Amino acid sequence: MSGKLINGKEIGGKIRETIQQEVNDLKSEGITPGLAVILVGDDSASHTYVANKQKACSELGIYSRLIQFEAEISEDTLLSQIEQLNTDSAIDGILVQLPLPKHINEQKIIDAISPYKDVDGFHPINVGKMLIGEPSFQPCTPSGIMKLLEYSNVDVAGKHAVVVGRSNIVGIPMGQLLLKKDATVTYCHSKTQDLSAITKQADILVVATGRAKLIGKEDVKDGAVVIDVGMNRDIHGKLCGDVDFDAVFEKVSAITPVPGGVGPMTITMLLYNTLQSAKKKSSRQPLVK
Ligand SMILES: NC(=O)C1=CN([C@@H]2O[C@H](COP(=O)(O)OP(=O)(O)OC[C@H]3O[C@@H](n4cnc5c(N)ncnc54)[C@H](OP(=O)(O)O)[C@@H]3O)[C@@H](O)[C@H]2O)C=CC1
Ligand SMILES: Nc1nc(=O)c2c([nH]1)NC[C@@H]1CN(c3ccc(C(=O)N[C@@H](CCC(=O)O)C(=O)O)cc3)C=[N+]21
Ligand SMILES: [Mg+2]
Repeated sequence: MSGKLINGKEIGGKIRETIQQEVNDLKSEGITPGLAVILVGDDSASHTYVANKQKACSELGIYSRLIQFEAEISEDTLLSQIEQLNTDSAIDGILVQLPLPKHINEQKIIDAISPYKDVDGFHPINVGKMLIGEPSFQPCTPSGIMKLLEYSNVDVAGKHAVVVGRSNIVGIPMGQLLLKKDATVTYCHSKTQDLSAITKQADILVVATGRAKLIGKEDVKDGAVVIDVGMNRDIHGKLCGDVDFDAVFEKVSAITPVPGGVGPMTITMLLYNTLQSAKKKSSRQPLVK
């Protein structure tokens, strides 16, 4: 490992170079990978993330189409838009930026996305395939974290991995990917009693709660590897994670910063999944890695 800081921008950049090469190869065969991003409403964080995704696509020559709707859009309109994209041959990946407004049933929307174009890996078919170890689109944040661990030479097998958070998009699949790599996995969540007693046992600690500085120095073991998924704004409007970075830095063996840690990897894996989908354009078979 080169230093304590796990640099997601740098590792993501290396992976993007190999994706770039493959995009170029595909394009010389006349195939341009395409991503459609649906953005509903005017949440400013969502706009930032979506802008980052668009920029990353354009840097690699991946076609991207941003489809924006007002927050008041009906579920039916959204569903018919997705139907259109499912059969649009210019589009290999469909991403509906979450969260959606309260009047829209998120699961119903996710279920409507073709599993062959579900580059987020959120469709029940892909979730199920991931759980039983069949090829599928893997969710970008957890698979990006697995890449961070791999590139940082962190051995996962046999280690105690503690995942704080159990959302469908981060916590749950994170634990499953770690389990597949032979970690011993513990999930924690808001009902966990004595969180600190458990996080202190972690060799690898992944925190995805959306609670700024939830994890402090007293909550981590000496030499632990800490992955901070949180994206929060502090009182000054500055981005910060779920981990008190400055407080734990001395104690850990490796840690991701916010920004520049997990976030860029999420986008890298989205590009990766879109490329994989484009490669299968003719047959539209779901696949993985
Ligand atoms: N960098 C990136 O690429 C990404 C970053 N994020 C960020 O990661 C964070 C988590 O996202 P997401 O999973 O979607 O969030 P959710 O709000 O869907 O889930 C949060 C999880 O954290 C748990 N939790 C909340 N408070 C506590 C607490 N005090 N102690 C222990 N567990 C707690 C909740 O428990 P319970 O289930 O009991 O409610 C829940 O399981 C957010 O800051 C989000 O912005 C998300 C996706 C990608
Ligand atoms: N369908 C769907 N798929 C998602 O993948 C998805 C989503 N909905 N909803 C919201 C979360 C959050 N998410 C992030 C992506 C990139 C950064 C990112 O680029 N972060 C930069 C900084 C960003 C900034 O400057 O604000 C970094 O950490 O360095 C962060 C968060 C994807 N999500
Ligand atoms: Mg504390």
